[in-house]
Amino acid sequence: MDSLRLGTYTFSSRLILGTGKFSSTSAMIKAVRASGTQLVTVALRRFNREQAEDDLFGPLSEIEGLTLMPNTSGAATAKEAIKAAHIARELSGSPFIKVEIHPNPHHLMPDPIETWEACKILAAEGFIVMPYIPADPVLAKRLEEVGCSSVMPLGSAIGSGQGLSTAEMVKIIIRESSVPVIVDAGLRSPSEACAAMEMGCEAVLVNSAVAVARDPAAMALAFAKAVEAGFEARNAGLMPRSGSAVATSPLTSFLGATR
Ligand SMILES: CC(=O)[C@@H](O)[C@H](O)COP(=O)(O)O
Repeated sequence: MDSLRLGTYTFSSRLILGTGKFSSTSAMIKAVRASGTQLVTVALRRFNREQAEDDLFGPLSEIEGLTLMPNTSGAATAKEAIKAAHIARELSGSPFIKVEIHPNPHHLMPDPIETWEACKILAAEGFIVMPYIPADPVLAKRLEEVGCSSVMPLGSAIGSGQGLSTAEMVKIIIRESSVPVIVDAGLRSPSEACAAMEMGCEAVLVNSAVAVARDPAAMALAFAKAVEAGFEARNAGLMPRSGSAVATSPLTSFLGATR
């Protein structure tokens, strides 16, 4: 399987996991291990060496081959996101930053203007910038132009489990993009992750669907398999769609054989 390239890094897994909302740190760690993911996103406040029960950095750092991508969730402006990114790099040593700027806690939609502003500055500072964005092809292109390593359009609202409601816009982003397109947020089931990969996404980012599953580790593995299946199906070449039936065996030959 080809590798996912993000900045100077390559990953064989195309499933990125979020680490919030799990019932316990051990449930999260089991899910991360089961999924085989090599890249996880962690909220800045979970880098907390002083309070062991709140700290995810320590336990995640023990997993071999895992790269951490701190995120700026909680930031409502570019200024706050940039400050969070600087602290996160200091604490984690990771060059990755998931820029997540949502000023309204009721819908958590990303602010496109503040996101662009923050990404432009952070990319110039050498971060591997991964912005969480509305499914807007114009914004996606603008972010690519300022040096983002990927664009991460939402499938639907964070934590909503409404799936790929932005599919048609994501397809346009994929068609226009020269950087990896990663669907981030809103996925509920592995089949949706598979569909995103078949559509042309280079990876998917999932958190809630795994974290709130009855068995998070089993769900993480199911997502990993679905992502791989979708990627392999796309590479194998999906058949074209037809508006009408196309017989599998031509009926004329069948009638001919019975005479
Ligand atoms: C942790 C994280 O980054 C989430 O905010 C992300 O956007 C995933 O969304 P879901 O929880 O809907 O999968």
